[in-house]
Amino acid sequence: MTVTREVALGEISDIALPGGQTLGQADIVRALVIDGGTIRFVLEVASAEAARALAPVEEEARRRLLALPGIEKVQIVTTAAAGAAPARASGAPGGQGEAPSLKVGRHATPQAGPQPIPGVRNIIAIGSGKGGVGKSTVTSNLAVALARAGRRVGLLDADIYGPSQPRMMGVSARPASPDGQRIEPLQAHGVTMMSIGLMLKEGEAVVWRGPMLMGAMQQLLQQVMWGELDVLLIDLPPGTGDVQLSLCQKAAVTGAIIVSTPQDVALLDARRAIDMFAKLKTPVLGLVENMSVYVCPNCGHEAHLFGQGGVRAEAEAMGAPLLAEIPLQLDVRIAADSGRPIALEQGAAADAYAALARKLIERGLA
Ligand SMILES: Nc1ncnc2c1ncn2[C@@H]1O[C@H](COP(=O)(O)OP(=O)(O)OP(=O)(O)O)[C@@H](O)[C@H]1O
Repeated sequence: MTVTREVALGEISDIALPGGQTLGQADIVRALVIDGGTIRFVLEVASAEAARALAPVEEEARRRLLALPGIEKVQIVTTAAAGAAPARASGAPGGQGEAPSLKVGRHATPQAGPQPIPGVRNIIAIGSGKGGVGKSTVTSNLAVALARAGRRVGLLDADIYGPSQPRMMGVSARPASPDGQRIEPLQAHGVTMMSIGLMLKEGEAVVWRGPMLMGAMQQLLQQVMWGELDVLLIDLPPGTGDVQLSLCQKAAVTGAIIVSTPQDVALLDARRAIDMFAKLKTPVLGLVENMSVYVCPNCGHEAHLFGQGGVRAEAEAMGAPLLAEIPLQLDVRIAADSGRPIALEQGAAADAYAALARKLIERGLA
């Protein structure tokens, strides 16, 4: 049996709540998603107190869902509505100074449309249709390549479902907040950076629904002391979801870069991402083909593991430039895992990133 959303919801809907209703009757389950063997959802309640009273309900829901075939993990976040921070999803940032009041998952405050970030000249969103195509790797390397070219670069890791920039950039410190309001970003390899992952406790999984994502994005854009930057790169989650929507509604995004492998399935998803940015009236600045060609380190033989020419053809079809072709190399992965992006070194991948950085600088985008 495949576990669908409906099956999962049906499984938990008759769990009794403290007030006498069932989970289904109270209609408090939000954003239930099934991602492989993981089920995630939000329980939305009126107050932190009500959230605490739901602990046995969560336990029962988890027990029932884990009994479903193929389900290995259940992540439940209980949130208090009406502007309150999530009852059990908020991070407790430390570092020096007072803890920042950036309560991740806070609702957005009203604002009049996309806002510039003071001191930041360009905002470039890096997106992909599909996960795992190397979007975060491309973002960290591009940031480093731009910094090497003398630009003032910021990197915001907004991949709320899998923030990987702290690992890729080799930082783990919690950001400080001298006044308890604004947040001091971190510095790594000449890049000013902030990650939603640095605001969460290690290993903590968070599920947010639309309004909370909006709030979190708004805070990361406006409460972090980005300073004077030529460009702020934003590492988006894969796909076409609420973060992309929030970002383009909250910030005056200069444009988006879409990362794809040459493989058909990744390209199909990339097309969806391109359509989404078009709908959000955010210009697509170009495409980056990642994992383009594999060069055997022993014999020099070139192999196109994920196909050839696909991203170039797609870029031509949509009239957007193909900005870079990044080779598939073991040392790209090793460098990413070690916290020192390959763009800091010499070689084919570093050259490709330096050329990409130059293109953006020449176009006045960074
Ligand atoms: N050009 C490359 N050569 C070798 N390995 C690569 C290359 N690009 C990315 N990788 C590796 O592929 C894996 C996935 O990359 P990455 O996390 O950047 O993808 P992503 O698109 O950001 O994924 P997601 O958004 O789903 O987290 C990582 O282990 C990374 O080191």
